[in-house]
Amino acid sequence: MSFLNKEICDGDNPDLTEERRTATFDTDRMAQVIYGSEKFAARRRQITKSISRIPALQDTKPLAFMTREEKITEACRELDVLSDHWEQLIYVNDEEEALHLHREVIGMEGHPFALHETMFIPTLVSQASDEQQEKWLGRARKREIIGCYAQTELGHGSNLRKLETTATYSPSTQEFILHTPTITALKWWPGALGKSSNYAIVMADLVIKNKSYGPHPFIVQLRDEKTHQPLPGITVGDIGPKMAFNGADNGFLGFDHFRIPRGNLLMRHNRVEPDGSYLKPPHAKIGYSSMVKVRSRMAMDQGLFMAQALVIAVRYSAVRRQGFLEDKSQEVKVLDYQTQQHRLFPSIARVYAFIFCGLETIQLYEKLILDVNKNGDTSGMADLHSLTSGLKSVVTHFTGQGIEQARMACGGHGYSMASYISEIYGVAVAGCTYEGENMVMLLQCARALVKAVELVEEGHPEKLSPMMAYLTKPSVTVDLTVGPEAYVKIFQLIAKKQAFKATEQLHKFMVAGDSRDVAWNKSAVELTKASRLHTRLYILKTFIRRVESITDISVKAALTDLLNLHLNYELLDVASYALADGIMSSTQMDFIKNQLYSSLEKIRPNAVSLMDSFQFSDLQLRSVLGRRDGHVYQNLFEWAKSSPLNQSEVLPSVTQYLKPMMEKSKL
Ligand SMILES: CC/C=C\C/C=C\C/C=C\C/C=C\C/C=C\C/C=C\C=C\C(=O)SCCNC(=O)CCNC(=O)[C@H](O)C(C)(C)COP(=O)(O)OP(=O)(O)OC[C@H]1O[C@@H](n2cnc3c(N)ncnc32)[C@H](O)[C@@H]1OP(=O)(O)O
Ligand SMILES: Cc1cc2nc3c(=O)[nH]c(=O)nc-3n(C[C@H](O)[C@H](O)[C@H](O)COP(=O)(O)OP(=O)(O)OC[C@H]3O[C@@H](n4cnc5c(N)ncnc54)[C@H](O)[C@@H]3O)c2cc1C
Repeated sequence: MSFLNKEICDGDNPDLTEERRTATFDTDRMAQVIYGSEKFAARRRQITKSISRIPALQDTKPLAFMTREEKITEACRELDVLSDHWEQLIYVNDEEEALHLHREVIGMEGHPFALHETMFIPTLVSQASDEQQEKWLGRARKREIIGCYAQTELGHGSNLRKLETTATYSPSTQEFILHTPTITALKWWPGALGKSSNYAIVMADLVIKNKSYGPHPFIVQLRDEKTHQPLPGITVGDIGPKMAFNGADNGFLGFDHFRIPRGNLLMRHNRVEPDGSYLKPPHAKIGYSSMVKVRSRMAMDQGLFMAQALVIAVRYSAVRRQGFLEDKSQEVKVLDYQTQQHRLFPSIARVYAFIFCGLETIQLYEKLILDVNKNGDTSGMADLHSLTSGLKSVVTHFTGQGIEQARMACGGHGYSMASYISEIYGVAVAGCTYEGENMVMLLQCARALVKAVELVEEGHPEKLSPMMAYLTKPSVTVDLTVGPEAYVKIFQLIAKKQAFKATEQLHKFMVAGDSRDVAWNKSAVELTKASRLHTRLYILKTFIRRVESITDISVKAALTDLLNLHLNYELLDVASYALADGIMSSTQMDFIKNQLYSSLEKIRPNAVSLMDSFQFSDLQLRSVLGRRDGHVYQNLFEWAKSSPLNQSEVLPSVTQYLKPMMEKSKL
């Protein structure tokens, strides 16, 4: 019997039904807040319903029992089925709907179009000229070609200025010659590069008349469109299994003096003329915009990863009974333990906080691209870069922590792949590395912070961007009982103090004779702390802004409880800074703790519905433990029975080795 078979259960687990009955708000209304609009929340449900009517998308073998090859083949089969139903399932070219469709049907372990949608097409949109878009964008959108984003090399990832792959211009033939001069110059890691893509955006050092102009994006055909064989001069393949993402063929790529036409340098913002003269872009880092796009999405995407783990852990905790409280006649739901609530609820609050932040940063990126493409206005780039650099680092770090706590909250069953939490963890923590290693990105955020502190110190506070304005706030005594704004004030003081301290340390080393780079490195830990506080302050403020804007009274009340938990938890988490600097007293600390514990109690009746509101289908969750029906034990038993090891009673390993060994021992 399939583990997805509904008939093994007669209705939902009564414990979960009871939880759903006690909720104080409507989950459809909450979904509107989570997904940013009534329209998109409704579309998601509609798409989920349409998917459930397509039999070829339902009866999948559990991913945990598949090899890598099977996972890749299965993802491609699903893509094929989807492409037959694409226009009936979603609005064509709607990026959010396409993402939802892929997340639900194919899941998170990767697929050939993941980078095509998230980086290849966006790079064409932001970097290709109108003429180039005419040539490639339509074909990419129709999926006539599959593309990826090939930037990282075996020996170079974080430091883009040292990429070794060269694109040398030949004026006589009007071609660029792509070359991989050493083994460390091999492209290494790009998703979907190894076996699936036939095109790539390749980031290579542009060289004209022996002068290097730094990394630039080129569109490069890698494989023959008919045979899918690599073109002569190209070496390409899969880099092997990874901690997770094993449905993706992350790849390597080398060029042997491989020639591409001049028109393959993406030329929306810069140009190489036939004679080799170079027209520079309006902003030096405009070629990095696809990374900024993905980073701007990461608060949302990571929030959704953590949400999946928490749906599983919270539902399971409402079904799992262990030990007793007052009533000794029945074991208690583990969700009633304060420790379990403390383990899970702050992460629920972070999920909501990250998602609200993500909704904002996605819009900020869209606005930036409009400004750049329509008006050539690059003035928003620096702020968005520093914001998204800090944000991607903070959200990925806390998402990893939250998912791991969710796993432990499920006890032994959390450790089974039936929970799927280990896979979610593996996928989510890749985000600490991709799109910029977290420490490297925190230090990018710190550059902006230090500059802002220097402006204040030089007497130019009026030049600060609104995000940095708190750096001018004077120290005040704060009464925490007045509400969220008081928490913001304390957080601002803590973040401001750390930004000034880190900058002071940097300056001190420089005054003592260190170069800025050396002084920077000696202050780096303090600088990253400043970046984290700055970013957490931003997240906190977005959460408050979003909750204030909600009109549905019951949804607002439930989210206010969550916001209060977040405020108290965050402040407690950074209390050591506040105590050290005398910003907070120990009496205030006790107040915060008590508020925190009382928030846990308030959230308890809504916990399951706060997670149900994400409206993940069982297909998307891929978790035996977290299914909506809550029939955990029956489902686990069915899943275990479907293990390949259980398809025969006596395994070859027994007949071949164990049995003869035992026989020998009898002699
Ligand atoms: C993708 C997933 C999304 C959605 C998923 C949805 C569903 C999931 C389902 C399936 C998913 C399946 C698969 C996806 C799987 C995996 C992940 C996918 C993709 C991953 C892709 C990648 O990782 S691509 C490679 C990313 N690489 C990096 O990020 C490299 C990091 N390094 C850099 O960015 C740069 O080297 C640097 C910024 C660190 C430094 O650059 P450099 O040129 O050296 O500049 P500096 O000298 O340090 O700074 C000079 C000034 O320039 C400013 N600056 C730098 N960058 C920018 C920028 N982008 N914009 C604006 N300004 C910038 C910098 O701040 C300095 O300014 P100053 O004023 O201080 O001088
Ligand atoms: C799942 C996954 C998917 C990926 N997909 C793609 C893709 O599609 N396309 C693509 O081009 N790439 C991709 N990558 C590569 C990814 O972008 C890089 O791995 C990432 O940018 C980090 O670079 P690195 O591996 O060189 O790390 P390194 O820079 O070597 O980092 C190693 C350590 O050095 C530290 N470090 C490095 N520089 C500094 C510094 N200046 N200051 C302080 N500390 C520093 C880091 O903090 C880290 O602790 C992917 C990676 C993964 C894991």
